[in-house]
Amino acid sequence: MQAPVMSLSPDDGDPLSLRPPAFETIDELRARMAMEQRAKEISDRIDEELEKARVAERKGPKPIKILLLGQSESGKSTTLKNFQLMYDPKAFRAERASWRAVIQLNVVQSIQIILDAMDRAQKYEHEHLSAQGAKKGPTYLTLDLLEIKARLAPLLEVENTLIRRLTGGGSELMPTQTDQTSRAMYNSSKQGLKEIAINSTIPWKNAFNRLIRSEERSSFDSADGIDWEDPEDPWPILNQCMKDMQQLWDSPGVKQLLVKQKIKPDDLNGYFLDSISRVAGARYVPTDDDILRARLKTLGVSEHRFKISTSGAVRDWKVYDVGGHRSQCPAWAPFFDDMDAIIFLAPISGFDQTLEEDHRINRLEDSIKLWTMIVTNQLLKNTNIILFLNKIDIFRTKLASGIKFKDFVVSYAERANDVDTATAYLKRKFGGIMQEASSSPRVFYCHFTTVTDTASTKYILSNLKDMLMRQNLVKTNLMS
Ligand SMILES: Nc1nc2c(ncn2[C@@H]2O[C@H](COP(=O)(O)OP(=O)(O)OP(=O)(O)O)[C@@H](O)[C@H]2O)c(=O)[nH]1
Ligand SMILES: [Mg+2]
Repeated sequence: MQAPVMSLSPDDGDPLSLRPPAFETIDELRARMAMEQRAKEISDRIDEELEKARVAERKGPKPIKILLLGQSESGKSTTLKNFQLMYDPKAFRAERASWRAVIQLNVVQSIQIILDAMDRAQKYEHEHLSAQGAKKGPTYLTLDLLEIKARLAPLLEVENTLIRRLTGGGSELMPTQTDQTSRAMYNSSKQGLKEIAINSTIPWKNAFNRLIRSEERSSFDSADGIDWEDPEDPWPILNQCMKDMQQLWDSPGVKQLLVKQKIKPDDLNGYFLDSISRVAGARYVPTDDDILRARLKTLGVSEHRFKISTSGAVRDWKVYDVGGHRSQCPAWAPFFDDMDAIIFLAPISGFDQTLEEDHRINRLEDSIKLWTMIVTNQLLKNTNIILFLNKIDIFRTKLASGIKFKDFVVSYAERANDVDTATAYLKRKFGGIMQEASSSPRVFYCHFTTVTDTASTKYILSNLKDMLMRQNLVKTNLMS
């Protein structure tokens, strides 16, 4: 006679400690004991392998470690993506499906910023005009634009769906702004935008693996990891809204409105808005460049491992990416110890912007403060510090458009408002702070970078790799 089957419900306490069934035949007892024996053997084998790996790690040369530092949006994660593209392209490309969702969200949120600006203008004009009793229609907002705005209403739902999927699911995971320990957070300060951040201590794919369903599905494109028949993919709605989004972005009225409301091009992801027909087109697969442009705020610190070879020697590398939001800075210090190099990113294009987390603080001034903090830190006095004066492309465009550097940097005085003079000034400023902070001469490594440009960044990172490998070799030889 078969014994009654016991089923474990989730409420039965620890589901991992399987209690023997209350009624068990001899055969069942033998089968269970054999199964337990097999499970123990597997577990022992795993322990052995782990121990072997630990011993091998202790015996082998120490990995080369790099820490990426800088304020939020300085380009740390983008620099990390360059590392991944250079030294682990397979893994980088396997994440395309996840980045595709981030890009869709970047597009929808940029459009949402425009729609919110239109809302504000509508309200203002309504109140203003009705106060005067005027019957005139809105000035910036033509009837055409208002119709487009109404047709784009479904994007709000797309935004919510994408946020829910990217942050891992149900509403119980919907984080609060202040909950730094949660896996994600929203920042509602950026023009009302619910910017999401994924906690880097959660392996990156875990946040997105719901997007990758089953490799057996016929619709699954294994090269890109995109499930083309995923019913939750917002692609059909984006495609349906494509022309309206394009018209909105191209409209001179909207451009004037953005200027009037002081919404800067940096607040919108113009790169994707300029490519809307591609991004919202059929079977859109992000290019490497698209992935580098995708914006996802980092929370916490994440470690990324690479195997990198130079002249036949293969070494383990660890690159650490941190969140640059002010609330995240206390998490940096424990990583200062034992780093071979720090890449410090200062986004110089931020000279006319303020911090998202505190609108009283100028972004460039904040970068200079952080830089001072890093170069004066005693734990880092022997660490290579490499400065990336980043976003030089945006810096160039801003100066060319007539924005005056001296209006934001008083000490720049009457120097010429051109890129060469301004960048030379910045290099001297940052270099001077480092020399002043050092009791003995210290090499000042400084590059003007656009880390979204893979070709120039590859060149810089590969020189950095050679330098660190050489230094490491000398150190190892001296010690042996
Ligand atoms: N145009 C331009 N955009 C850049 C450059 N570097 C980074 N970006 C963009 O700036 C945005 C922010 O870059 P991230 O690398 O996410 O910044 P981060 O320092 O990791 O920011 P946190 O995670 O918030 O600390 C992304 O959309 C990037 O594509 C650059 O040199 N030029
Ligand atoms: Mg980041």
